[in-house]
Amino acid sequence: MAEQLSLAAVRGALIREEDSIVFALIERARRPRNAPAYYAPDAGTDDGRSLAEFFVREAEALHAKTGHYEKPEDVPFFPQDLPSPLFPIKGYPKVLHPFASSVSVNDAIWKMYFNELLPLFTVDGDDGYYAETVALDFACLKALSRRIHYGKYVAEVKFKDAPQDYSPLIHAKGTDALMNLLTFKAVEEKVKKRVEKKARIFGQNVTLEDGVDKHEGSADDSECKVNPKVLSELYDRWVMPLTKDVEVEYLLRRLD
Ligand SMILES: O=C(O)C(=O)C[C@]1(C(=O)O)C=C[C@@H](O)C=C1
Repeated sequence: MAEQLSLAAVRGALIREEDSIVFALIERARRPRNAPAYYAPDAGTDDGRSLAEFFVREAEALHAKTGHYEKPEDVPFFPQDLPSPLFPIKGYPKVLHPFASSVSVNDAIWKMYFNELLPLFTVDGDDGYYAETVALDFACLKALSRRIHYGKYVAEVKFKDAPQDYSPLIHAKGTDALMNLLTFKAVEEKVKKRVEKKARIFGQNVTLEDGVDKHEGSADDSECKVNPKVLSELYDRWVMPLTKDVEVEYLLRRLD
């Protein structure tokens, strides 16, 4: 993201992220809930962290060494003490306010994912594949976080397109007024319909048997790998509201 910053381009990037989120959820849904991966163990890691937390911390440290988390949309869940990149990294055009890098709603994403979302799209059960499970969780968390933190770019474009509308609200710290100004209900309805449709298309079983194939998008919801309604609910209740929180948080500091 960055070069040609326009609302259409940023919305295009958000649409592409939907694919990553739908696929990540479909992959995680292959495994049952596997609750022991989320308990703080009595033994094991010495600081009482669950396997899931341990995995994300270690994975983020590795990713940081390879140069990840340099861009404002890539936000670590555990930013404390992340190692520096070990290889040369290419700079990227800085189109956002420098404050952008410190805007993070990852704590809310973490709680939402483990407490609310997981039970909606995984079946109860324990197959013992904990290591695979937490790697799949990490993929889901990363895709959700990146999509939501793209809100920084959305906010920048909206500000640049209408500074005369945004500036007085920013000066007045009008959080609710900013939220109203940046909200487009009609766009949100389309987003929800599209992610539901993607879950229906990406999550159907594809066969080559005559007469068995359904036209794309027409699979029954019960046959889909993730219930398509879960995707529209995820976006309605969490992804879009958190994206808007990112937008507001960014805008409040835009004129500093
Ligand atoms: O497309 C926008 O204008 C956005 O701000 C993004 C988004 C979203 O999260 O998808 C959030 C708020 C708007 O009401 C519509 C959509």
